Amino acid sequence: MSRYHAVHEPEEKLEATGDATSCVARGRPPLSVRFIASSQLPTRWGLFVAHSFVDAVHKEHLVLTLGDVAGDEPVLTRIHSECLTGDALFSQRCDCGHQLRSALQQIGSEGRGVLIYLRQEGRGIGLHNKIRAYGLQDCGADTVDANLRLGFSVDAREYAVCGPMLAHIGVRRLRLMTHNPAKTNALTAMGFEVVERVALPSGRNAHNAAYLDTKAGRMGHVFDLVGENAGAEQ
Ligand SMILES: Nc1nc2c(ncn2[C@@H]2O[C@H](COP(=O)(O)OP(=O)(O)OP(=O)(O)O)[C@@H](O)[C@H]2O)c(=O)[nH]1
Ligand SMILES: [Zn+2]
Repeated sequence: MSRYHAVHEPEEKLEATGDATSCVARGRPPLSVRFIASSQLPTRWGLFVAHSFVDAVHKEHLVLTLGDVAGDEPVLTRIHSECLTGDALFSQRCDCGHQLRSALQQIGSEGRGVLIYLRQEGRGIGLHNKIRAYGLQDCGADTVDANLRLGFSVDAREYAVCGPMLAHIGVRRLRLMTHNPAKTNALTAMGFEVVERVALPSGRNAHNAAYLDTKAGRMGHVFDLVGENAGAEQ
């Protein structure tokens, strides 16, 4: 059972409850995420509702919902980290753009679901550093060593902001579209119930195959469900 309580007043500061004490105990201020506004967002896969939030470090995140997602019925959910090159510029270096479209398409075909768009470009190191990392990969490094050579961790993301945002829309049980166990583990640790991991085709192609293999081989990503590497792009 999630420790977060849903609130729906606009501009309402969504405080993490329950683990706030443990946050303070760990020397970290309680996480706060502020709901700002919502609107309709028509897409080719359905008429979503966009809910905007800002976190304690002023990052603006967006949650898209389709249908009535509140309640105990598990919700098809995608936690998607921002990737400008993949999501908006059709890069074939990664699987993000293909995954974003596939996730929205799957939610649209079910008529109910959530996409959380987290402003975590470059696995949390930002766009400039991701391009620097790509430059190192152009010279033979893999995506793990490139981050390390730049002085970053392999993956600088954390998912705590998802807690208050999911609570805001009344989601407690999820069917999560991911290959990344870190996402499932983070949601479970926050008290959410991930009842199922759902395959998300990654659009494997000649340009991202090594990247996908490194994620599987060195980052613990799990590509074991039928269809996860399907949808290969030519
Ligand atoms: N630093 C860095 N970030 C990358 C690289 N390629 C993609 N990214 C970023 O990685 C994030 C997406 O992470 P992925 O590993 O593709 O997928 P995931 O979200 O961890 O896992 P899934 O839920 O299975 O998609 C986005 O923020 C991308 O900008 C890279 O080579 N280096
Ligand atoms: Zn990407």
